[in-house]
Amino acid sequence: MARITLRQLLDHAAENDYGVPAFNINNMEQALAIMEAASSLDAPVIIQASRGARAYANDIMLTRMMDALTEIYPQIPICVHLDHGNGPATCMTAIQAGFTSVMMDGSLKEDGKSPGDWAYNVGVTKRVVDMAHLGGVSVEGELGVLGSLETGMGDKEDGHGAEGKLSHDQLLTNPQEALKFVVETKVDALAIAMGTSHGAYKFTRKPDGAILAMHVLEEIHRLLPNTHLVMHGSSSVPQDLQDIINQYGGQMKPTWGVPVEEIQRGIKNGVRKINIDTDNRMAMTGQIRKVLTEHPSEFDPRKYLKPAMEAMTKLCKQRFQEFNTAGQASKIKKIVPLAEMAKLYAAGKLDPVIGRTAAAAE
Ligand SMILES: O=C(CO)COP(=O)(O)O
Ligand SMILES: O=C[C@H](O)COP(=O)(O)O
Ligand SMILES: [Zn+2]
Ligand SMILES: [Zn+2]
Repeated sequence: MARITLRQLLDHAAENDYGVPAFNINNMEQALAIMEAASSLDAPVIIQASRGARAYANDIMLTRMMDALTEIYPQIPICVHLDHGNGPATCMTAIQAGFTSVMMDGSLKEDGKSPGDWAYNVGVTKRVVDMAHLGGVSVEGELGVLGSLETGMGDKEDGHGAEGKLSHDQLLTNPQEALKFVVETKVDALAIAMGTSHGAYKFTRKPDGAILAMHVLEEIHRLLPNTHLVMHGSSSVPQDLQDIINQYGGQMKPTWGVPVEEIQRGIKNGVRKINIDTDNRMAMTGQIRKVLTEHPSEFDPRKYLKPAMEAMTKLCKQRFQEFNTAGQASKIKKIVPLAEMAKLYAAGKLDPVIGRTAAAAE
């Protein structure tokens, strides 16, 4: 099976009421761990690489790895997605490298720190959509700035994200603006801000509606029932993974992530792509710490990377099951090639459908 576009995959997910986790990779171990989980559960998958991942691993390494994965796991549709592209150039080089989908994150300016205003975000996103769709490639946009509703601080934990204090207006996507944004840009998927942030330190307590604004998501879905929504910062930061890390010499402070049941509620409300990186980082790190603590004389990387991969596979399998992605891969009978997707876009057949369809109104 070839690489699938985000658009085709999320259309299938919407038709069949499931969500697709988008797992980040930086290396072979993470890629293989994800695919082991996907193939054992017959789940299609989104594998995404950030700008940081591209700098770390090199585009050639990443794309050859993706080729290898489609060859090793021919039965699994794999969407290769750019996470948080910061400008048209970053998106275009990803497309050249073979990504079937890009995120143009115009919620922040090119520096990845300053919030972008409406005109900037719409302008830059539309520009990327116009170019990407000519080649049949999908585009995810973002409206609203990721950050904490508890502190008002932007999302800087992993080195990118807004700097300084943000207002509630910036931290919560405005539903009416979301509708306008989708109409004007024609994005295939929309990431929204609702109180999640990247990294392990999202919430200081189990989140309720005051700090994880699911009602905003539900309102956006009501206005845009046919738009695929994306939840960023959706690691659950499981307590058992925090415990393993701390038991073996780590120093993670107490914290809360996004509860899986809230993501499941999101999936019932149009969320089709769920971004997860931190949980997998924690799963791997816990095992690496454990092996090196229990066997301090060990220095063969395979001795700690293998259990690290197994822990990551276990986490990915859980999410495929929880999001109902399991069992869906074999239901996708034909991958639509990029050239055909390009024709569909050109004919206006994939334009946003606004308003309630008969099916959605039921
Ligand atoms: O949103 C993400 C990648 O874009 C990852 O979120 P987490 O840090 O919660 O895993
Ligand atoms: O923010 C998104 C992902 O967690 C990727 O993080 P990164 O930019 O450190 O690679
Ligand atoms: Zn991030
Ligand atoms: Zn993100």
